[in-house]
Amino acid sequence: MKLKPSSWSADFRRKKMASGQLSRAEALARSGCRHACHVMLYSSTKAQLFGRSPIKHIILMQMRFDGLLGFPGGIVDPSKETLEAGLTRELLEELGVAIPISVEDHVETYYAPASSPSPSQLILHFYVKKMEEEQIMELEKAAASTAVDHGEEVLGMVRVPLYTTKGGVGLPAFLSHSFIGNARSQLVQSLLRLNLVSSWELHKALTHSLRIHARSVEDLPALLVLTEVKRKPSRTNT
Ligand SMILES: O=c1[nH]cnc2c1ncn2[C@H]1C[C@H](O)[C@@H](COP(=O)(O)OP(=O)(O)O)O1
Repeated sequence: MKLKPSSWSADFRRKKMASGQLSRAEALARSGCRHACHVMLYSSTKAQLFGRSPIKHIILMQMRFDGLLGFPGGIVDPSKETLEAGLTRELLEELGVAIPISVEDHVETYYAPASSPSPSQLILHFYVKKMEEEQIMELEKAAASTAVDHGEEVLGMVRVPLYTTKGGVGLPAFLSHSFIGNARSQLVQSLLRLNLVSSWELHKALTHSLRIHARSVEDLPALLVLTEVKRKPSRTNT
């Protein structure tokens, strides 16, 4: 069936809604929602791993207080500040530098997955900003020295390895970790959109990350047994 132009846009809107995606303006018009803004800061680099393998790009993520990987950012109240001003404020807290973020850096807005434990719907806004390598290095220093959230909400900044080593780790191992919300999908989609890693390499890395993940949890049942044994004597002591 051929759709009329008016029904194309209706069809496009329906598909976007089904994927949980909405425009920045649509999101701001929704009442009773909470908003969170996060940003992928990145730069290109000429640095080489072990002096021979090009690293190509530096992408910053963080190890959060909850042990999950995510992008810097946080909750913003649009009735008090713009989304971008709120994101800049969050960056000052987490990275120690108020990096200016503009509407042009906005990439996508989604409804958070329904499983998020919250009474009000959370809307996630994602931004991407390219910087100079020197600026990224300054940020890493500030994040570990002057940022107020360091050691508490943020345990540390991490760089994303975009290469796969001969042993099959690097990006595949990074992708096998646990991420907050849809941060892993934000990362993978940004790598594709910005052409930082080819779709072929990403496909291989994701396939391998599934195997790494399965292997990395193999020791958990044995560790569980170990802690059960350790727990028993203290129970009998009380
Ligand atoms: O990197 C992220 N990508 C997508 N969603 C994210 C990311 N980090 C957090 N979130 C979601 C899940 C969180 O509950 C909310 C709030 O983010 P957070 O950074 O924890 O906000 P505050 O520091 O508490 O302001 O967004």
